[in-house]
Amino acid sequence: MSIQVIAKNGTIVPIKFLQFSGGERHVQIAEAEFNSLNGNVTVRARMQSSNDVMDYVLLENVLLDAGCTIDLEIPYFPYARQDRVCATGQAFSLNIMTRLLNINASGETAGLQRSIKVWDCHSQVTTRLLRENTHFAHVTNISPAEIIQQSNTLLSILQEEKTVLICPDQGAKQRTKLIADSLNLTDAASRIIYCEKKRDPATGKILNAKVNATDLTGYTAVITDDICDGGATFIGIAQELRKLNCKTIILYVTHGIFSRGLGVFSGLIDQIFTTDSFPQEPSDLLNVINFSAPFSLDQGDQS
Ligand SMILES: O=P(O)(O)OC[C@H]1O[C@H](OP(=O)(O)OP(=O)(O)O)[C@H](O)[C@@H]1O
Repeated sequence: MSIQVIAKNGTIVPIKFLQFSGGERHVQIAEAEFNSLNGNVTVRARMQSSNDVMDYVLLENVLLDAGCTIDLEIPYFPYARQDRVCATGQAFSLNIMTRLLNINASGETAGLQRSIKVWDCHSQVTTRLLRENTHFAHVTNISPAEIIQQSNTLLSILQEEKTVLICPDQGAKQRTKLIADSLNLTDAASRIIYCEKKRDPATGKILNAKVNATDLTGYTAVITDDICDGGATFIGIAQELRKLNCKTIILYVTHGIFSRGLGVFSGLIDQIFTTDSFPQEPSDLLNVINFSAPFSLDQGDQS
């Protein structure tokens, strides 16, 4: 299920989501369950489609009607990548998405939206717009450093002497620095290698990827970023890292969309670490950090 509601007593509230033949979404909580709802509920919403977004706003309407206060967690925040109008004729999608999350907040219900938590959102525009456009009293972004702390395997790779951190593009600079600082290494700053990436905003195609290093013989390179979509960013960088003679190439992304599958990385990337913000198929290449615990049915760190 994409959306889970956890009641005050820790039980999962059964909810029916369905679609009418005209295409409309519909949410139903059984009367007895509805009547027993009170106090605070935690909602974890994995939003991977417009249906999920619609389901959430319908569900929120029901929960607020029951007088519940809401702590909402949206691991992958949809539309966060469209944090500006990238090219003429495109929408400011993130602005619209955050405003949609305020659609139920009027009068008394406005005070019932207690907190919203997202994981490693694409840029600070997400948290800024959530603060500006919604009534959620607390807005939190879980940092990738906090997530990485949950994987002992990745942590020990990152702390090895001959490991470098690869910052894939301008947008990832602050994120990479934060991860490096969290490792408590004396030479944190010198462990980061910066890349230059150019993407055509109209087509989304990567035009070039350049790694600012000359020789990485014997080194393990860990590329860190928020999202892997088709993987073009990381394929381009991994090809350059291979030319620089890297021993091992590892990719950490908080959100593994992997829209072109994992096969595209074969022979280029040795291991991938990601979270359970998207459902993942088991693969030898992949280590899933189950950051959703304790609410997910999967337990612990598989890496
Ligand atoms: O797997 P891929 O298809 O290569 O996509 C992944 C990249 O896309 C996102 O950045 P994006 O280029 O959208 O953002 P930016 O232009 O704001 O840096 C993300 O931060 C990754 O760097």
